[in-house]
Amino acid sequence: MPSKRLSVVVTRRLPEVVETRMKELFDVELREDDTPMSKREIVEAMQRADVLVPTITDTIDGGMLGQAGERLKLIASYGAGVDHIDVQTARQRGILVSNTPDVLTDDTADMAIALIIGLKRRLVEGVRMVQDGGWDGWAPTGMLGHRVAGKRLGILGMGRIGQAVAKRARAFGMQIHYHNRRRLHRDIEESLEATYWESLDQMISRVDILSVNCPHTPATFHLVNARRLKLMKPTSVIVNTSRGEVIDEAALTRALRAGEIAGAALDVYEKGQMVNPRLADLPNVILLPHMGSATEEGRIEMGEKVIINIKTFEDGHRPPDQVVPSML
Ligand SMILES: NC(=O)c1ccc[n+]([C@@H]2O[C@H](COP(=O)([O-])OP(=O)(O)OC[C@H]3O[C@@H](n4cnc5c(N)ncnc54)[C@H](O)[C@@H]3O)[C@@H](O)[C@H]2O)c1
Ligand SMILES: O=C(O)[C@H](O)CO
Repeated sequence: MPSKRLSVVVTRRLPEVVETRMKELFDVELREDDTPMSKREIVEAMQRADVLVPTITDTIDGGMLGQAGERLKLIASYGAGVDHIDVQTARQRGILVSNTPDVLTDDTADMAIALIIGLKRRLVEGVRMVQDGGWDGWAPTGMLGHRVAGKRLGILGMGRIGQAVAKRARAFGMQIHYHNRRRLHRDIEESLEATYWESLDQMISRVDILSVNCPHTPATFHLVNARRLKLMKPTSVIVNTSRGEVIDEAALTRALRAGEIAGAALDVYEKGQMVNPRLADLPNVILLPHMGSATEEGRIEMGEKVIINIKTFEDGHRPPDQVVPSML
């Protein structure tokens, strides 16, 4: 008699090849349209499934986990960040949580570099000028930006993506500085020629570009706040491809409008897709719709990771990308 297959509920549409493979392997319930599930729908899914596959926009708080069914054993999230899940409560209730790191590292780091160069070389301003018919032709002093080579890049959160940003930035001639919860192993530090700053205040006041690459946790919430923004050089810029909550967005908006810093490029925002209109109308700002990991290859590989996590769990082992509270 064939063994009973795991029942899996997926909250959003995933790449077709991933959904097809899931249908072959599991007793899977796929979403028909691509609207996010309501809180109630997610709770109901957690009452009938062995495994829930949410994405990074599905909040799963302690109250919702308290209503999960006895059979829910794994939340195999599609995405690297896990700040939408109350991992501590899940653990207390014996529910494992996994994510999909590594496969989106290169894509997200590429986007951070694109944003750094885009800001320093005024790429989006230039595109807008041509599109709006405002370009009068080449001029010796027209559209001057700043060279990235030789600039000091400060990386806040030197994990997978932070290190991938550092490697790329080295190739563009930037000098690497970083602040991280833990200092890197000396070999890695040397290979990146990276300078470690135990004090974020000290690093932030010296760099020309700040790249935010740490996760959103209670400890990183508003790590870049009004006080720290005032420490930054007026010529410096900020790029955020991690989570909006790491930066106090209202303070950033004020700092940009007051000329305390020279620019910002954001892929992520404090309130999801609710982009502050006072940010959106600034010329020295690039705003993207959370697309750091948005490549066809990456999104398929993220799905493959979800499948591996579920399959490994089904085979009686811990999912390779299990997230535990001590990692956060
Ligand atoms: N924009 C996107 O599309 C996109 C794509 C992938 C990941 N992300 C975000 O990027 C984050 C980082 O991803 P990763 O794969 O590099 O994670 P990672 O765990 O490999 O690296 C995170 C680093 O941040 C450090 N850190 C944690 N708390 C800190 C603190 N309080 N102060 C200083 N450093 C701290 C950790 O020590 C670690 O080195 C994810 O959590 C996710 O939120 C965004
Ligand atoms: O955390 C993540 O995975 C990104 O924000 C989206 O891929």
